[in-house]
Amino acid sequence: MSNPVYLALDVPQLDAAVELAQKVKGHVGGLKLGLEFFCAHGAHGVHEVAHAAGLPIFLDLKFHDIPNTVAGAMQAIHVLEPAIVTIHASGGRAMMEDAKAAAGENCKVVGVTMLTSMDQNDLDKTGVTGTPHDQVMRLAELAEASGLDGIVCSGQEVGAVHKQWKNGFFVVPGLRPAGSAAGDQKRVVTPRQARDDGASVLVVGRPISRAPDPAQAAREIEATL
Ligand SMILES: O=c1ccn([C@@H]2O[C@H](COP(=O)(O)O)[C@@H](O)[C@H]2O)c(=O)[nH]1
Repeated sequence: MSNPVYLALDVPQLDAAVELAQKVKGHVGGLKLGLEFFCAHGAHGVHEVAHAAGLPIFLDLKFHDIPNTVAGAMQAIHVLEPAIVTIHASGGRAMMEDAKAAAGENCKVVGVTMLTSMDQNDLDKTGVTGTPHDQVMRLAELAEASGLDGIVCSGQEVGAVHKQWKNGFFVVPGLRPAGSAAGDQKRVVTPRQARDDGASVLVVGRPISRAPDPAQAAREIEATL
């Protein structure tokens, strides 16, 4: 089985990102490039990292706009050949359908449900009713009906979603090895728990990128799986 861990390369400098990608090569299954990286380095930066590491690239750009705009953005990133791209499931059915239709042939499109940095209190303040579990299940159902490949959710919900959507592709961030600092993440589980509950991709950032020896930290996480 291939390594399900994707390292989130949330570092501001391109040379630091390339160096980190090369360090963890062979110890993670892919690399996730998000808003911080893409806003700083754009398509050029994605090419540099992809070339340096030779690993699948997950573009976590979390598109959220009207259907026509999101479809155009999806087309614009074909050239980067991402393995996975995120959009916000709360953008609605038409947006998700058009995004999937515009995505590259080998690109999985997954819908972000409820950010792992939010808890019940944060959800209440957005005016959405119900629990985080309710919100994730609601948006997972909509994402599946819209033809997406899967969703992004926390490890606290992935088991329930997996029961409803058997062949879905589930990306789980907010992962912390036992004893590591949660930081801004609020719905946290261990990589092992998320994997056991049905996660397809385990997104890990700071526990690897900020470790004194990132390759060792990645190996230690893989050993727990
Ligand atoms: O709900 C979400 C969606 C995306 N993320 C992203 O995952 C990583 C997590 O990084 P850590 O350092 O391991 O906390 C980061 O790039 C987020 O943008 C998420 O955390 N939660």
